[in-house]
Amino acid sequence: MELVDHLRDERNKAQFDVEAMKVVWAGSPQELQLCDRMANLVANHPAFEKLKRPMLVRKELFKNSLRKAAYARKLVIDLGLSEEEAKWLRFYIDEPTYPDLHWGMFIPAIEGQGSEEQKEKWLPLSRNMQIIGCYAQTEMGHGSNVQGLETTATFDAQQDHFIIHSPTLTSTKWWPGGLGKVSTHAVVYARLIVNGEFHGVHGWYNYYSFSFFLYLEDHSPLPGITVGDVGLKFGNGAYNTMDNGLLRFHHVRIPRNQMLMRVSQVSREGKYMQCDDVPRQLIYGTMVSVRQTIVAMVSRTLSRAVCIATRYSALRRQHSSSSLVVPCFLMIDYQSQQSRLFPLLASAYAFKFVGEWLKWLYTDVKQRLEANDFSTLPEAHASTAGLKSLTTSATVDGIEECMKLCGGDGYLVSSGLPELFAVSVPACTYEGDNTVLMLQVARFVVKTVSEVGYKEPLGTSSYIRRLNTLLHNNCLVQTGEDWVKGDRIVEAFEARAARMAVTCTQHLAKFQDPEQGFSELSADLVEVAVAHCQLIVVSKFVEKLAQDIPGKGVKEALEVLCYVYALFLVHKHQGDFLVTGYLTPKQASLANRQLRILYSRLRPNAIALVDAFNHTDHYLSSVVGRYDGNVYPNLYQAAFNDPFNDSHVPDGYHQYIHPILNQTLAKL
Ligand SMILES: CCCCCCCCCC/C=C\CCCCCC(=O)SCCNC(=O)CCNC(=O)[C@H](O)C(C)(C)COP(=O)(O)OP(=O)(O)OC[C@H]1O[C@@H](n2cnc3c(N)ncnc32)[C@H](O)[C@@H]1OP(=O)(O)O
Ligand SMILES: Cc1cc2nc3c(=O)[nH]c(=O)nc-3n(C[C@H](O)[C@H](O)[C@H](O)COP(=O)(O)OP(=O)(O)OC[C@H]3O[C@@H](n4cnc5c(N)ncnc54)[C@H](O)[C@@H]3O)c2cc1C
Repeated sequence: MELVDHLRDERNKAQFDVEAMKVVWAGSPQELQLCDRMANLVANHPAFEKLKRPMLVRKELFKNSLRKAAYARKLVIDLGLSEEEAKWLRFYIDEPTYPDLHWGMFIPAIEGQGSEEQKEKWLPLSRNMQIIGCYAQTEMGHGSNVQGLETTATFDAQQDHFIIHSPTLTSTKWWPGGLGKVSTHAVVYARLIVNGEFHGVHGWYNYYSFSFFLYLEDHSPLPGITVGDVGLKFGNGAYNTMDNGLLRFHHVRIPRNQMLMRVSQVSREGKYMQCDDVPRQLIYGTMVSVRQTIVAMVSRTLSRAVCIATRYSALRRQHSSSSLVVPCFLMIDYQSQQSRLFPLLASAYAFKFVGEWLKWLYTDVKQRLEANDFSTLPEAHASTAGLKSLTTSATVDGIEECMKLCGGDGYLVSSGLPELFAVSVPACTYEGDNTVLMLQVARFVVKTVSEVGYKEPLGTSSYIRRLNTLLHNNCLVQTGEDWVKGDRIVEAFEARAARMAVTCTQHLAKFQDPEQGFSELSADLVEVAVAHCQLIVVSKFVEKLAQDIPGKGVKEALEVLCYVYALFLVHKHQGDFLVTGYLTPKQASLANRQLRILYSRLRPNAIALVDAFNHTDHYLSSVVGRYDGNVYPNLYQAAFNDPFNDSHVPDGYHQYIHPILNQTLAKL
């Protein structure tokens, strides 16, 4: 049967080379080839079917996810896949499961915080999955406030042991992924007590389950340990494939050498030693690593939602305002639809490029940390925390908007969007609540501003070096066209960020107690941090455009996306730009007018730009976002694929509907 491409006319409108754009999106020809291979491996393997997922009850759902993870592991071994290939394989399976935490947090925690000897011992076991680990930091009473963790690790010098204990209900470890049912091991964060003295929070390598001995059939916890799942989470399917767990210790003994000893150590004699030159913040290093990974991945999540909404918008017709009878307008041709959709399309590209840059920054920091150079850690912390916060919040809001952009059909599970939303929304909370993370960025920015004159701002804050110019020179834009110049746009974002930071720093200086000031001004400080992070994203997009980008029309299409992203933010936050005095109302309205012109330039490329994400139909799992655009027959069929339509007479019909129809309610 001949396949009909319902989006062919749209594809023919493209003004750039889609294959070349696919390479830009993937990062390199090699990355494109790798992702394509892994995506198709998953798409063509029946083990990874996922359409029935939302219909399964938790126990079936969980068993199903264990089966998929086991198949994935088998494929990795049978095909001899590299760690990078295995990572993409897991990504395209598209189901949160214990390996995410094992590979994403447990192993990095040992790598970053273990001594050489500890790494030699535990890493081979972990990488071969002879043990499965998780990252147990959060407690029932303490998530953001890591210093408040209550679990204790008391050194017993006589026996050369640590005693791990949960002294209160609120000290129960609460939320760690993979902890509830699967893991055999955990990196546990607890307060160190040596000779009755507290030494703050540290990490311990700990086993809490008999299943460490793989031959045991019984997966019961070790004596003194209570473990379980925290319970059903938001959205059927979605994150319920993960066993987020709870864990309590009752005076559990572990050998002294299971304390992760890179940052500090306790000797056989019970002497506590902070390792020379290694900052205490390194125990937070795993969070920096995962926040970077989240930013590297988030653009794919947003691109998926945008791809679905763009394809459906380019197919579905609505009535024009002049004729209520003849459906003529494609949804995508409504200005109002464009003004909601195109900034999200531009954001997906913007987040991709900033993610690439952050990966580079993190790789550099990691190498430095290995060589005991900790100078760039504060910058890495602020950038990973801020960008994780900015991009996940925008992505989750974006998915919700895409759902609405598809009208009623977006709300159907078969659109793929509700599940995508449910699985993504905890990203605003896990790995650091987004507001709490923005406050960390604000601390960094305010500190940088306060130190001007005696400490040179570096990296992402180097614009603060030009504080005088940024505070006093106002915007030079006179025409709409003036707004589509990279350096002008970056300068506008620099001026807004610098002015907001200086104002807040001055307000803070009026408080005698800086912490009280920080608390009272926290809402303003979050806005300062947002302005700083948006500047990073915009400037990295502009820097990307300065590179050599091959392919017919590719650079031009990216330029339009870059300006859409930036001018959309200028419009959305015009209050900031106006209040700081950098823009006049006239310049702000020129930005908005230019934005509309950019939407019309983006319009013919819209479908090609989402095709360049190279998503398979399996990954999208969306009837309305199908590549061939053959939506309506499939939407109709999907309704009948729902087991609810197996029978015309649902359970309960005879019992509860017949009495109403027959007026025999009294018998109920
Ligand atoms: C939208 C879809 C997305 C899809 C993405 C796909 C993703 C794929 C990968 C997914 C993988 C896994 C799934 C997710 C798993 C989630 C796991 C978790 O959630 S683990 C738990 C995470 N918990 C947190 O993040 C807690 C948040 N809280 C904190 O980080 C800190 O406590 C704090 C930053 C709030 C600091 O608290 P505070 O008490 O004020 O400060 P401290 O005294 O502790 O420290 C001050 C000092 O340290 C510096 N600092 C803080 N954090 C760090 C850090 N991480 N690295 C380096 N430095 C740090 C801080 O700047 C201060 O420095 P000064 O110089 O003194 O100013
Ligand atoms: C799906 C999921 C997976 C997770 N996986 C893991 C895991 O593998 N391992 C692990 O250890 N943890 C994990 N967590 C826990 C996660 O890291 C915490 O939920 C997160 O750090 C936030 O902490 P909290 O839940 O205690 O929120 P809270 O800190 O109680 O925050 C609640 C509210 O208070 C506000 N708030 C808190 N502190 C401040 C402040 N100082 N200033 C201003 N506002 C503030 C926040 O903005 C938020 O609005 C996971 C959580 C989820 C949802």
